[in-house]
Amino acid sequence: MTHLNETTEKVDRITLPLFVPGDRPERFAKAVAAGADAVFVDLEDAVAPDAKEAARAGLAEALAPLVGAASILVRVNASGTPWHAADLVACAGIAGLAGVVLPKAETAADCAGVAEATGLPVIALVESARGLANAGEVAGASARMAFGSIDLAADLGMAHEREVLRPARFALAMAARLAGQSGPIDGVTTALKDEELISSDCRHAVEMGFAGKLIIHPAQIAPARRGFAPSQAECEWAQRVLAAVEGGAAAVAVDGAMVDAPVIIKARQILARASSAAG
Ligand SMILES: CC(C)(COP(=O)(O)OP(=O)(O)OC[C@H]1O[C@@H](n2cnc3c(N)ncnc32)[C@H](O)[C@@H]1OP(=O)(O)O)[C@@H](O)C(=O)NCCC(=O)NCCSC(=O)C[C@H](O)C(=O)O
Ligand SMILES: [Mg+2]
Repeated sequence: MTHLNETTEKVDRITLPLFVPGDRPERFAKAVAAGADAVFVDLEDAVAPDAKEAARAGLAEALAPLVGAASILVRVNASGTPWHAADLVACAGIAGLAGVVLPKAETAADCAGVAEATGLPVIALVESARGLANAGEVAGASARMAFGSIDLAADLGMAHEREVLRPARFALAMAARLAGQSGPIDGVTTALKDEELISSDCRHAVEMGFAGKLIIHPAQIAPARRGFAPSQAECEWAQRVLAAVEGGAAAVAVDGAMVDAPVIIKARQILARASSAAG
């Protein structure tokens, strides 16, 4: 139980996990060394159907030297696929794994099945109309949620675009909050090296209540980190707010605007993000 609590705490804190395809073991150590705070080894969409068995078979040996050095999770194939059950058995056999990422998570039963079979915390990737409609029950049965924005856009026949997907992000943030989870992990920016876009997507994620982002290339880590860190101006504002209420006043004015209890919470959140960005 203590072990499960520790690994659940690790999963709570994940901010920028880097995906690496499960059939590219020569890249696993690079992924660990890249500076992400977790590595998601993918057995799902980054691995072609005819390569899945071999990828799974080689996983335990390839990960053995790395699991102590980093938080490593495996994204298994979805419930109902021919590979799902064997993926879970493989995960259960990898000592030190920090968790399992379940794609196309759609029900509490999907998540509970993975947790029971592996004994590991489950990150539920919500990426279908059904998963989004059931976000509350999925959150209740998982340790954390992540947003599969590309699959969701495809499932709904919508553009993979910020404004189009705003209601989905809102629904996920609500579900995570109601389940007492950390903020969800946002979806992928497909442009591998567009630093400005990656930072700006992360700022949008923060605005929508997200606490992390799925990363797919080492070059995305630094701009993503910058995007999640509050600006100097935000930090200075937060410090002015906290200084203004130090004497215990409930409502004061700062920079000509009202500050009361929820504004103080916001100021503390900004400083907490600054301190986690500073490491
Ligand atoms: C997208 C990639 C296939 C690009 O690979 P490549 O063209 O080889 O990139 P580079 O030539 O720029 O590589 C430069 C060096 O960086 C290393 N590298 C690249 N990517 C990774 C990585 N992910 N992990 C570790 N190391 C990486 C290369 O080895 C090069 O190193 P060196 O030779 O020493 O210079 C590739 O980036 C990739 O496979 N990315 C991950 C893809 C993946 O896993 N996708 C699944 C997750 S996406 C998702 O979750 C979507 C969600 O489900 C949804 O529906 O929204
Ligand atoms: Mg997907």
